[in-house]
Amino acid sequence: MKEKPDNNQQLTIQVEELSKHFSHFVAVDKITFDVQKGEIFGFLGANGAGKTTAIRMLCGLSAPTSGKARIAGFDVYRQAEQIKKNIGYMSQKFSLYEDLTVTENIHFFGGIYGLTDKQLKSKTRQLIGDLGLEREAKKLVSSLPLGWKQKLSFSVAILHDPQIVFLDEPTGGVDPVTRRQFWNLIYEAAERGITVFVTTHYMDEAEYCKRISIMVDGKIKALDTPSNLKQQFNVPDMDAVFYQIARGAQRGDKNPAA
Ligand SMILES: Nc1ncnc2c1ncn2[C@@H]1O[C@H](COP(=O)(O)OP(=O)(O)OP(=O)(O)O)[C@@H](O)[C@H]1O
Repeated sequence: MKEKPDNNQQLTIQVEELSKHFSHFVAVDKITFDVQKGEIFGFLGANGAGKTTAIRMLCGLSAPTSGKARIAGFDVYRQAEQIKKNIGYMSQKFSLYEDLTVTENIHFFGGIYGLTDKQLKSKTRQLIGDLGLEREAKKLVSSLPLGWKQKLSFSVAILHDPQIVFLDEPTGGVDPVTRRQFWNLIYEAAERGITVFVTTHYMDEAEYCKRISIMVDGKIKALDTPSNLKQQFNVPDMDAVFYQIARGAQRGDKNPAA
């Protein structure tokens, strides 16, 4: 029998006391949070805090040691395959093929996602038009500037209209203007109802999120809107909030935002 997602449609991510141990080392320590449909949720933390380990569990790539999580309504222990079909994923090392053209990349990933030829054709036309890549459509991805590769990579990650897209440091290495343009794409996706779960080391980007959590040494130490956090810590910006929370971190290097 096909497993059905649960009825709580508005919460696309539900996490309760989720943990991951590697032998005796507790990489993720009983994290609890929910994310609403269409919300942009920032998942921050110092180096080694446990963000990637947590994301791998949420994407159905790694079984938790304990706790509960439902992603797009599916259980992380029993329904990992359904989770993978209902999410998109983009990391800093985006998965585009450098030796294929822009169009070939879109066709390749669309094929993996199971789009029909008709869907592929219209999606390709729409995506290239939206990104203004008409003149680059037949060029190899290797010839594109980094910022364009990131935008293309994001668009490909949501080609199949997933319920949630996970972005693991998606804007590393690009200038603030290009990052701002990238965030316009994120806002558009969220407006279409896609939940955006994003990790970043850039504190200006933390301000763009509706809510953020800050993880330290495997635990979530703060979770709220950027403005509430600034008020709570009585500081002018997210840099200062992050520093206050992460300065006592035992893992990673001594500069928490590095
Ligand atoms: N497979 C593993 N075996 C043992 N320890 C691991 C494993 N994967 C991660 N860790 C440890 O778990 C901790 C959390 O790592 P993780 O990569 O999740 O952190 P992160 O917050 O994503 O950090 P960064 O921002 O540096 O990528 C680190 O101390 C790391 O060394």
